[in-house]
Amino acid sequence: MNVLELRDLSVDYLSASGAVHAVAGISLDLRRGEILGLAGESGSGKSTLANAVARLLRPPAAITSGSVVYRRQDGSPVDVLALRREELRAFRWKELAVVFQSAMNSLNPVSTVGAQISDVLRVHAPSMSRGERTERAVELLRRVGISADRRRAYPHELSGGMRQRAVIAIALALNPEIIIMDEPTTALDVVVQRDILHEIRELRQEYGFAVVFITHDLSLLMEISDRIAIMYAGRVVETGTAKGLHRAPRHPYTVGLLRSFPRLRGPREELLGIPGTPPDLRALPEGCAFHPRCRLAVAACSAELPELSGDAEGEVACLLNGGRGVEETS
Ligand SMILES: Nc1ncnc2c1ncn2[C@@H]1O[C@H](COP(=O)(O)OP(=O)(O)OP(=O)(O)O)[C@@H](O)[C@H]1O
Repeated sequence: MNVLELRDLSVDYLSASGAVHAVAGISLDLRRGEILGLAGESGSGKSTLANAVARLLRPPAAITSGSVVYRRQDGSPVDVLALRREELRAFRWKELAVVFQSAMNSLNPVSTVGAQISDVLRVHAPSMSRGERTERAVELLRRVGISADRRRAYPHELSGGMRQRAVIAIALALNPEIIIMDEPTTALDVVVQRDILHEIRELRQEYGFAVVFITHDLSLLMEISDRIAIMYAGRVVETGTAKGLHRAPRHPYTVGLLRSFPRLRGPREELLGIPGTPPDLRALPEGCAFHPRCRLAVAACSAELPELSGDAEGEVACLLNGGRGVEETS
């Protein structure tokens, strides 16, 4: 069952030199309790998509089409884009929480981490007593690997990894159904980063929340995601299970991305990367936006925009690829 359904969602940044089509007609489902990885080069629209879903976009960004539907446990729909201010405040902590890249910036420097969790509970769960709030704060910090005595620590007294854990504890405070994590661990060293991500998987097992996890690092996503959506120039070009994408990527862009990053485990491979640069989002090329960089492109690719199609196992938006591996088509 889905917990979030995006349909034909588009976001533009309006500027004097024309509208930047950062998200261009994305339809995507988030299933209850899954970890969905969102990958794509810098500028492909990952953060814009996440911010649109969380209703955190600010001008000059504007949603120009589409819908975002959140499904409650009983399946009843909530039109996220129509939520009013007060409803949105409740929605953000209780149903959906966001963890951003910089833990330091999302923590209050003059308040202890324990107090910051208690604050969220005081505002959004007013029926809890002070004692219950402290108890819950200690429990949450413990769950993310911070000992009880550290609840009195200020953010600057904690290491980068601990700060990130504290931010995750705050996000978990009201037991949300969805957590959006936008490059939450990139500032951390690789070992700490992986530890935290594996803990998120465990926490997910326990609490049952779904995660949208954003990074440009596909090999990392493969490790922790159940499903992955690959974005290119504001569109989703492929979806699939982490295993499926790893074994048989279908979109030439996915193949390029997979070759662009060193694996976290196993032998190092040459970083082949993808030739060329992403297109100008103010003036996308005709047809498939990836065609100018695609070594497999044929004439039709510059004329026809491929639709994302497939089944529950995976979808791909490529004219050349009706389900076979890209390598087989070359
Ligand atoms: N305030 C803004 N005004 C104009 N264009 C913007 C603005 N913010 C983002 N963009 C553009 O929108 C596009 C998508 O940006 P976005 O940050 O969503 O991509 P991303 O995939 O999350 O990239 P990154 O991995 O670097 O965070 C980019 O081309 C970016 O330049």
